[in-house]
Amino acid sequence: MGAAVHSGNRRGTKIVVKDDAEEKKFNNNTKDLLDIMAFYSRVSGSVGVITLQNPPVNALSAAVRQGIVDTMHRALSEPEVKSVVICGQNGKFCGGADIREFRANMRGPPLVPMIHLIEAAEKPVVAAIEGVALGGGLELALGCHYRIAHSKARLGLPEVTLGLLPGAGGTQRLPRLIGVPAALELITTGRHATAAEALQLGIVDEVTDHSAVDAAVKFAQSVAGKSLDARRISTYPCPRSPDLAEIFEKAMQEVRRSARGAIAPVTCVQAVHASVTLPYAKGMERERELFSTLFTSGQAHALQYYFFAQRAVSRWSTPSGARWDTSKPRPVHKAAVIGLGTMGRGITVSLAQAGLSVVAVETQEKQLLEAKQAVSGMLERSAKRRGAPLAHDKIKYSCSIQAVADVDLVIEAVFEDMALKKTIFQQLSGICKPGTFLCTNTSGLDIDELASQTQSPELVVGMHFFAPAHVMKLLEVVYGPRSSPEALATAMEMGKKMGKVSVAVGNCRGFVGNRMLKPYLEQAFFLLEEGATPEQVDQVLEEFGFAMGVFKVSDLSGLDVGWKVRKADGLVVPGSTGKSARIRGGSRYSPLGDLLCEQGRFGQKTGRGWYQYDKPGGRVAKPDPWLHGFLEEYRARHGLVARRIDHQEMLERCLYALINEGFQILQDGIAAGPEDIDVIYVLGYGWPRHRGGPMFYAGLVGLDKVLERLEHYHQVYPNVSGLKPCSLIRKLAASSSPPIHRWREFIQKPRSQL
Ligand SMILES: CCCCCC/C=C/CC(=O)SCCNC(=O)CCNC(=O)[C@H](O)C(C)(C)COP(=O)(O)OP(=O)(O)OC[C@H]1O[C@@H](n2cnc3c(N)ncnc32)[C@H](O)[C@@H]1OP(=O)(O)O
Repeated sequence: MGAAVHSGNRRGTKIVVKDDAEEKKFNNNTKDLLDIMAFYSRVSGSVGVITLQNPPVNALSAAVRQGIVDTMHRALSEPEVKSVVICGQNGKFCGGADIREFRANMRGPPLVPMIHLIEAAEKPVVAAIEGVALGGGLELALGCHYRIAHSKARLGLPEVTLGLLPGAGGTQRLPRLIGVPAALELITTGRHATAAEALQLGIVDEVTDHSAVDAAVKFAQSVAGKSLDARRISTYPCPRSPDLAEIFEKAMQEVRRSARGAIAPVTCVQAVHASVTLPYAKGMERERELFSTLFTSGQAHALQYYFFAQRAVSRWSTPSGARWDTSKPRPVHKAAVIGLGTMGRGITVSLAQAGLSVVAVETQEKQLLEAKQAVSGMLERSAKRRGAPLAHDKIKYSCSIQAVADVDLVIEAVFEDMALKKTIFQQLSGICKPGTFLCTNTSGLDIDELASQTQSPELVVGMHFFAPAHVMKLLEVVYGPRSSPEALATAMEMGKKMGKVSVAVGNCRGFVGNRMLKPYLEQAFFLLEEGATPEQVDQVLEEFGFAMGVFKVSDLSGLDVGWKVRKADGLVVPGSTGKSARIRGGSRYSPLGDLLCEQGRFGQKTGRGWYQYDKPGGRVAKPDPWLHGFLEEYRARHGLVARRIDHQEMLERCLYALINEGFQILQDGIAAGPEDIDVIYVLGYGWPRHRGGPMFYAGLVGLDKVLERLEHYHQVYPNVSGLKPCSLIRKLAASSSPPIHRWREFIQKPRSQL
């Protein structure tokens, strides 16, 4: 590197021309570095290098944008500089606009003119893309005249996942560069492309396995002085082809089908359409217009909240003060799965794919063989889909529970039967080497009761997977009152290794997800009693954005699952008549689910449930006249008069009962914060992401409004405890409904022994 001159300014920019020795001295001066957002250096005398510096992902904050503008002017004004390279520190080009700034007053130079400044430059500007170039980061790179990427880099325009569109020229430049179909696909899905794909599509000019910055500097030297006329993407003609109308129509149909009410994907298609119908400058105006509509929408707010919520849940804490940053996970190399039904098989696949050695145990030879075949098939399909190596050899199958003696962690995944699980935990406690973590995949049974069967209750935690376990991203990690912080930290870390989003929750019936499901389901049943059909309730929930309505989900997961639990709880009273048939423990109870099970209607698997299917195992739900007749007869038998229930009431009763339970869970300290609940509902229960999660949604609707409706419904149905507003929502509403990030301040800390 060349000779050094340091100079700085007060706006978050450091402009430096330096040599290697000086660089070392300079880098040691961390205080000096703190306010540097774009670092300027000159390499080999003639290449100006601008390095974005905003850890962890070099997001384009106001200071970074200011830094880029300042350093670009500097590079353009220095006669010795013949070309420019833009890169990011720590091997990351740029993660896009700083999402945290979206909810604050936007300051600093706007992105669009900044990118225009780069594109209009008379000296070639080369983007050196390492790590990621996402969102505004890729838009910045598209403003450069050349792009060199490292082979491991990922590029994309994920704005749609934040409820936005690429608003810094992405919707106008990308189609001009790579054509409409490819641009539409990338922009409407927000997916990341690999460097190899980006090269194939024409997004980047070169891919290197070595330093992209070194390659870019070399490249910049080679193009110095060359004409840039053909390198400014905004000057490329509007993309044209005879089938464009059809392409847009198909794209619009596809996003409408899959978006489930999300507006950003639809708006993205409209913005790309402008690149075809309008000249660049007008297209940019249209992009800005559409961007502004999205930017202020509740959906964008919800999706951006969710982005941070999903990251916040890894910073777990428990009521007793155990925390993610003070609890160390123990390494796990070998794990075991007990019980190879649907859940056990999925868990085995997840563990093997995470690189662990797995002992998979099933009691009967026949079931073991069946499971082995199923797991092999799942591994093969998954390896093909992910382009990853097969993980067959990671798994050892055994009919003997003794085979788990030397593993570091066991996940029990047998039937939801407390007696059976207790026996297994007693056995495991005697068989496993000291220190083995004993985990259960129960979806709601008492972790503490299981822990009490073992000699080391501190090693017991719940790992509640969601079906299909090798696909679903959510893992509820359940700590009992005696689980050690180390056990919790290890299970959380294991989830991460398996590619899951792990959420730590306290021990209670149903934990967070299934506990909230109960009052929601209950309302759905009551609505049927009062005159609704399963189709009407499901339609309302699907219009809200759920992937499936509650009755379709019930048919899919099997009505018998809940029936068994209710039977174990003594709630099912076959043949009961009169008033008592619909009351349990003084509260309203609907036996509808039990009555269907008594008829052998278990849902999809039996071809009949709340809907009918063309055969057992059929997937397409059709309204069932038998069910409608059954409901009429049921209402008549119980003296219930069917009424027309409007959409609003159906939605409010189902959702607000669920939300109310969420507040109760916060109040009880079972979830540490609303983010935990929201992530569980989005990832595990099909809650529409663009509505942020149930707790965020409650805040968006207004806590006073939710409270008022709960009070109203509880007045109408005083014997439905799920509708009685819990004290936390009352407290929050009485405190002028603080924003969601302040709710924790209003939760009284419950005591825990953990
Ligand atoms: C009128 C015209 C106006 C024009 C406006 C132009 C608009 C442009 C829109 C955008 O650019 S929107 C942003 C687009 N970018 C993204 O969506 C990328 C988001 N980030 C990621 O996908 C990932 O973070 C990553 C970059 C792939 C890195 O993943 P990794 O797993 O390595 O780390 P994380 O845990 O996800 O993140 C680490 C840390 O960084 C925070 N963070 C990440 N990206 C951003 C960002 N763009 N802005 C602010 N903060 C970001 C993340 O939140 C983590 O911190 P936390 O404290 O743990 O939450």
